[in-house]
Amino acid sequence: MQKIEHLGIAVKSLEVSNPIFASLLGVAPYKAESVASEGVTTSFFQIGESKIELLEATNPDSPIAKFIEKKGEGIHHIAFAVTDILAEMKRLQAEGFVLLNETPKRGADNKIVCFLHPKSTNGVLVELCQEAPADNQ
Ligand SMILES: CC[C@H](C(=O)O)C(=O)SCCNC(=O)CCNC(=O)[C@H](O)C(C)(C)COP(=O)(O)OP(=O)(O)OC[C@H]1O[C@@H](n2cnc3c(N)ncnc32)[C@H](O)[C@@H]1OP(=O)(O)O
Ligand SMILES: [Co+2]
Repeated sequence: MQKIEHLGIAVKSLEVSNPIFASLLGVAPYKAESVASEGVTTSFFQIGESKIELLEATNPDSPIAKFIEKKGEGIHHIAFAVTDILAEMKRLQAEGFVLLNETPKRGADNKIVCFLHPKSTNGVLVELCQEAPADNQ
């Protein structure tokens, strides 16, 4: 793991939450991006080396919709930057962590990602992020 890449926060409405976080952080979001495969629209804030990712569900089956239904708005996941996601997935699987996807999948912000099941990480949803290879952008 290189560093914390972003903290994912589940929100009901980006329209409502973007101004709240812009005021809190003193910076405007630098990107809004939908990832249909995840049923989310994301909004990214850069603060120094770190990022905050706000996530709004785009359909009721979205993991974000289910999370908010169950737990309300709040911290949803922590994402770590990795240099070699395949090697990291292999290492973590060998260490007994539960991968939620067999192969890396498209994330937001030009990343390929893999998630670990919270049951294997003390209840924290973990996301691995690698910069997407040039031909995958
Ligand atoms: C990829 C775009 C973007 C990016 O950064 O690039 C994103 O970050 S997209 C983020 C949205 N996508 C995901 O979260 C994909 C991975 N998530 C999943 O596969 C599911 O949400 C899963 C497996 C974590 C939960 O699935 P589901 O909601 O169908 O099951 P349950 O509600 O029954 O939950 C099972 C169990 O896990 C606990 N849970 C659920 N979500 C979280 C969470 N975010 N953090 C911690 N724990 C979570 C839930 O409470 C259940 O526990 P239990 O003790 O059985 O109540
Ligand atoms: Co994320």
